[in-house]
Amino acid sequence: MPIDLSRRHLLGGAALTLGALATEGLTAEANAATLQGALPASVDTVVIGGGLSGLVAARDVARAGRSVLVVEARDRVGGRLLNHQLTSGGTIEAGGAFIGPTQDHVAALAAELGVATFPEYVDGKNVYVSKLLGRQTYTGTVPPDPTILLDALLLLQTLNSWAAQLDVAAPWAHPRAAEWDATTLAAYIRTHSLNAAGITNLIRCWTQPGFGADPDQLSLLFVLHYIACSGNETTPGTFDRNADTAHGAQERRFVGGSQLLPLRLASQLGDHVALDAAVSQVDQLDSHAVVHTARGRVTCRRVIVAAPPPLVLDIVWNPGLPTARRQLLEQMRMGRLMKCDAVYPTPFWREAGLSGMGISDSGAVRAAFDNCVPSTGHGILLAFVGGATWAQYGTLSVDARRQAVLEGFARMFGKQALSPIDYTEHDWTHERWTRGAPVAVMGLGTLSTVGSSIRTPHGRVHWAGTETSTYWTGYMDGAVRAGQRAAAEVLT
Ligand SMILES: Cc1cc2nc3c(=O)[nH]c(=O)nc-3n(C[C@H](O)[C@H](O)[C@H](O)COP(=O)(O)OP(=O)(O)OC[C@H]3O[C@@H](n4cnc5c(N)ncnc54)[C@H](O)[C@@H]3O)c2cc1C
Repeated sequence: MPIDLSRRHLLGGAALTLGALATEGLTAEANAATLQGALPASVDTVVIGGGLSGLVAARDVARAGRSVLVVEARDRVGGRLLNHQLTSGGTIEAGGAFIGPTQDHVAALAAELGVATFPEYVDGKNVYVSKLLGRQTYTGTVPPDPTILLDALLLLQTLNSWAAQLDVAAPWAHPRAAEWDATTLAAYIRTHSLNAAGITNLIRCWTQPGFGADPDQLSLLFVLHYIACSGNETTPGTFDRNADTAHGAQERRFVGGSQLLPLRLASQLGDHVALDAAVSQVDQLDSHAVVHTARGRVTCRRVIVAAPPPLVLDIVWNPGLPTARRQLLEQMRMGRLMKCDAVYPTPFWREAGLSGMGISDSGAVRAAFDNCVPSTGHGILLAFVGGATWAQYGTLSVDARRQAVLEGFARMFGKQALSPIDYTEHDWTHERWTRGAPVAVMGLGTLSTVGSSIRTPHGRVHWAGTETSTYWTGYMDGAVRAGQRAAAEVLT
């Protein structure tokens, strides 16, 4: 039977009255609204995964008058979006947080759901810490390090000009796709730079937070595609838009935290979301599919998969996934990333004329951001600890890592950074249903050989999730776009 989830119903009172509640209240309310009893025997579409992408897909299917059920493995929605309530007050994000220009799809969703944004603090100078040159302040994208400046400018120019040649929907079709996919970003830098070690180390400040990986783990073609995706249909992607704060992907944040988006979507979908319903098997038969979950089986006409790529391989597929699809998933690995936040009585760096943005060529804090929230006067510094830096510091005891992170902040912003009033961290490699962050990355020879299967339906099964998006793949915007595209496939 079709479910009554008209646009009017979806935009009804629940979302509006929930607006003023904090995340914890909203989470409890969203969870309480989800399906509590037995799963329905059959629906039109089952969506596997209640992250942003799956929830958007489900909403679009429901709006078209089709019955839908989101089956989510965790006891919460949001996947890689997770708000964290600081004991010192205020809400920060343990997962995805920033939004920027050309991310129109997530921006439109946020506006519709009544989730406002605020600009990331950018006044003042950024800080660059180098073992050779010590501490310097700067503005712009590239730090003023004469040992890498020329290499950096040439590299960024090359990456931008090659990325501009790619079709974001078919990067494998470029005449040089195989060549670019046969080399890593690190190998390219090694043979095209004066100070290869210096520039490789510097660009880690971008790859470790952005991919949870290092230049030697990333295919050049994959990186070029990621840059090409950092735009929209009318504005080509560029490195700067991906990496920058002002005018870039880190330009704004959500008031109340990004998890408000999935929580409000889940509140609207109500009992069309089932939590604690990990999917273990999908059978496709002539006339229908059967999805096996931890809460029982559901028969459906179509399935949308919105789980992170490596998690899809944990599901038993009858019939099995096509070879290209399986190989693609086997070669897509989640990055290694954690976020560490330290809270101070005030944002003391601002008084010193600093933006709170910093990069370093060593230590636990390779990239730092001002992570203050408007609702408190506290200062909050955020460190991304990813890739090889995660391997070094993510495996230490919490106390040892906390000390290393605070020392990293202190090298950038001064000794006051050593005395926070609160400290918190979240390691995504420990998350059973994500297994790493922020995105699944591709190494050598994947995108050019099996990449073209990324959106190809498998019978009744359609693919969503941010990794399947053509623009802003790996980001919230990509998750929304992919959910919308998969829903449109099912509906047609
Ligand atoms: C630390 C970090 C920082 C980030 N920073 C940013 C940022 O600043 N800006 C930005 O735009 N993006 C950022 N991202 C990326 C962004 O969060 C993701 O692109 C987006 O949230 C992905 O949404 P999704 O729905 O595609 O996948 P997910 O959020 O991963 O959702 C997938 C869902 O599937 C569920 N699932 C998995 N397996 C099964 C199964 N077998 N059965 C049922 N359910 C299953 C999972 O539990 C999960 O809820 C960041 C991510 C992290 C982790």
